Amino acid sequence: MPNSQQPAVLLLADGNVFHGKAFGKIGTTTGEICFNTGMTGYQEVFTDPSYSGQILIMNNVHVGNYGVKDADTESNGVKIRGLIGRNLEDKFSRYQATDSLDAYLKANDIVSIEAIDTRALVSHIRTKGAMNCIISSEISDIEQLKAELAKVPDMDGLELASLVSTKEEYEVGDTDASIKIAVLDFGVKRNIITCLAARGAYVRVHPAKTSTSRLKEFNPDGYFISNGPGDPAAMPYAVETLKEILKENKPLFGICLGHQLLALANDIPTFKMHHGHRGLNHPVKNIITGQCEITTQNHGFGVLPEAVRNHPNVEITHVNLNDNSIEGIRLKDKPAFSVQYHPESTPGPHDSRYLFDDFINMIKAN
Ligand SMILES: NC(=O)CC[C@H](N)C(=O)O
Repeated sequence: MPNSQQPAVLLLADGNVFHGKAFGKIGTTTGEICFNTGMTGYQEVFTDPSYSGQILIMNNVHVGNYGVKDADTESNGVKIRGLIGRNLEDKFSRYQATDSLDAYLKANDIVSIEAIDTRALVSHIRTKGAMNCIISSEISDIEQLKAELAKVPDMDGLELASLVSTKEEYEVGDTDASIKIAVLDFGVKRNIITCLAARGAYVRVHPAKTSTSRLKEFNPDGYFISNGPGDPAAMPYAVETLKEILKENKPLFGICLGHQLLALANDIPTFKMHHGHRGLNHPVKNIITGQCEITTQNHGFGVLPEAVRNHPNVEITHVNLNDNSIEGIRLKDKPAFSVQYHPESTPGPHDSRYLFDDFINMIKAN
């Protein structure tokens, strides 16, 4: 049963307080507040490692009504730090579902709050921007919550990728495959690996801080740079690795954090966005083909547009149709490209899956 009779409180860093009801684990949690505009796919979203350190508002008013099942995960557990909803449903209906959202959040130690006016809250975050917050179903004293919240570091400057990266190397796919791809794992979503292996690649996934020499030992035909949480500018170790492997002129593909790191490796700065893009309905224009894609997104940082536009060796391939932000780049002098959004799209539309084909074709052509 949910703890729905038990009160819970949400305090924002700007002092705003929202009262609701406890859901999931009873306790206290802190993180950066953000919102996702997707209407479905909540379990894939909650298990996406890129959300580490963040407390998520789901814009959809009903979350939990189709329960959870093991196969719908993007990693080994729930990665959001907390969940905020209007109606977080304990009762579920789906023949494949194995458990309720409440039981799942409890099993993953996720403190959550429901009965919140999420429309008012999201419109507040859209106006004021990203900020830290605290949810508690055990502390009701606002001054005490303020003191706890003051201890939470800003997402700006936070390195989180090495915390969610694999600790050990592992392989996926057919060992006899003609294509080998080395993945640098900064919190990779499971379906990205699946998309690569499904196209006939043998994939070795490496921990975030793997040395260039160890990566080269695998003798890959291409490199994949993964998504992941935290501030890309706080990852000089990864930027150095990228600069080194780019010298090999092998095909390289980056998604989200991987896109930001490819930009940084080419001296293009990243910046903290006002409130980021998260959802599965974000329109992006491929400016090479002129076509629009509806994309899955989850990012709070971006690459600096002026620096991309003024770069002699970097070309813009994709732009966001809502705010003109840079959604894709490619290098003019190397077979390397990246996108800010998530073409593996779990959850989301499959419009952008062609990028995995492009990567495999680039490897074959090389
Ligand atoms: N999905 C991702 O890889 C997120 C990248 C980065 N942590 C950001 O928030 O912008």
